[in-house]
Amino acid sequence: MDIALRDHVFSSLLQFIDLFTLFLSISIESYIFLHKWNPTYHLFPMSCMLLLPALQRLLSMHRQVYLVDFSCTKPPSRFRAPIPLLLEHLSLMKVFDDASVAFMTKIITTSGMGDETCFPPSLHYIPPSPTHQDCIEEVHMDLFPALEDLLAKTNLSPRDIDVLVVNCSGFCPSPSLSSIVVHRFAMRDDVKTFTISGMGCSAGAIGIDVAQRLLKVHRRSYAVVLSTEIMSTGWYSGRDRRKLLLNCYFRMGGSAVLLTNRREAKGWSKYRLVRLVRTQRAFDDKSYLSAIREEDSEGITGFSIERNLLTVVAETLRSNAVAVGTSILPLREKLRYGVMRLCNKAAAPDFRTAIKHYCFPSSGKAVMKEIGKGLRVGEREMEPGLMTFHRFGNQSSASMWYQLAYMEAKGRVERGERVWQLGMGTGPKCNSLVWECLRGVMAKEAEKGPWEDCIHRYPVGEGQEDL
Ligand SMILES: CC(C)(COP(=O)(O)OP(=O)(O)OC[C@H]1O[C@@H](n2cnc3c(N)ncnc32)[C@H](O)[C@@H]1OP(=O)(O)O)[C@@H](O)C(=O)NCCC(=O)NCCSC(=O)CC(=O)O
Repeated sequence: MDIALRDHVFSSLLQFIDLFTLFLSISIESYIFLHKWNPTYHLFPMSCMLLLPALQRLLSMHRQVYLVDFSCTKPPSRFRAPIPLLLEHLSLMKVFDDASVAFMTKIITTSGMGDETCFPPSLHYIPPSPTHQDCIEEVHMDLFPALEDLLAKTNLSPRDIDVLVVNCSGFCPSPSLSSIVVHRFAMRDDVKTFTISGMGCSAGAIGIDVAQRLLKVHRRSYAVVLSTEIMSTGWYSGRDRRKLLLNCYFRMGGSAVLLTNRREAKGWSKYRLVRLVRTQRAFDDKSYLSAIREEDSEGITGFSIERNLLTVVAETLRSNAVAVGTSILPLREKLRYGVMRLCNKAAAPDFRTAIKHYCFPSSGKAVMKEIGKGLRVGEREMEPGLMTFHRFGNQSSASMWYQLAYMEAKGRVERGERVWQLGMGTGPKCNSLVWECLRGVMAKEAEKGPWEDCIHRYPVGEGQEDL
């Protein structure tokens, strides 16, 4: 049976057992009460109710996937691209006409990006002429520091890793990105490796899906998921405005996440995977063509973002949010939303009744605010996404981990609280991860990471002076 179907059947069964036990207990209680039986008989339904959660926990224990820890690369500050310098750089590059520079200037200055985002070395040259070797070096700079930090934090050796998944949408070298990592870290000869390419900014969640499926069939294993985007290969030097947008948003970054299915890891892991929902609309022509890599009229390759992207985002997000809401929201909120829908009053349920923290796609202020509005969340829920974009730009599939690191650095994520990481990207796809925090992050841990030297300056934004 397909794993997703098996999971669905399993959770439906648990829900059915829940309802059945509740119904049985109420019936027995009523019967005992109406027939005035001995009060000790009340113990039976009561113990059923008490034993149920323990039974459920026992049934699902061997299926849990834990997120032990994660790390994000902090690009070296020598690669910074402060906005005034960047704008000058764009005109000095001599590859863009004045109209293209003016367009990128407008997009960058209104995007909500700050002065500390980083470009890879190849793009600091005038004119940029990224070679294959430049891209390989960028992979090293984005992924190696994150994985080194993760292994150091978790006291694991590279030889402890059983599964390795690497996400990078735009750069697909041979030997593969996962081979590059195995080579650098001298991993075992039986490590199961996967490289995900062409799957866009939502591939961070796809990588987690691949890893968690493998963890369902390989007992007592450790899986590492690495995510990055290589800018050297994605840079566009033409005049097509639809392709210039990515030059404006994408910046250096990379993340490493350690997952395991070892039961004992529950004691020291940070999160437990509660739900993973993937949806896509590649079946629909309009959606499929809304974000696509292609050549322009002059034969220069770039990634086009069409004007209908926001509509497509809304449609893709809707199907994904419905699936997440169905499985996560409390019955009370589902009922309230159902009634509001009947009265044509609410566009979305209140996800805050089930999920406290949110990581949104780092697509610039305009798109992030639309997504926040669509999900009916407030400024505080959008803050990690907006601030990550301000400090680091769009790092594609890695962005969601910088956002989680932001919340941890702020000391916001407490034990028992849930985090929703939402990835959206080409395909088009919308993928959601819902995590439950197993332990609050210690102050010492929170001080480290990509935000260590700047968290005190955030949030910044409208009404406040930018950095
Ligand atoms: C382009 C936007 C800033 C437009 O925002 P707004 O609608 O608020 O602003 P606006 O309408 O005033 O538009 C500002 C200027 O941009 C122009 N404009 C808007 N959309 C455009 C498009 N798709 N192509 C070319 N130009 C465009 C407008 O005509 C206007 O120019 P003028 O002022 O001259 O009239 C926004 O939609 C945006 O940020 N989109 C990109 C989102 C993104 O990066 N997603 C990441 C996907 S990455 C991805 O998908 C990759 C992957 O997964 O692999």
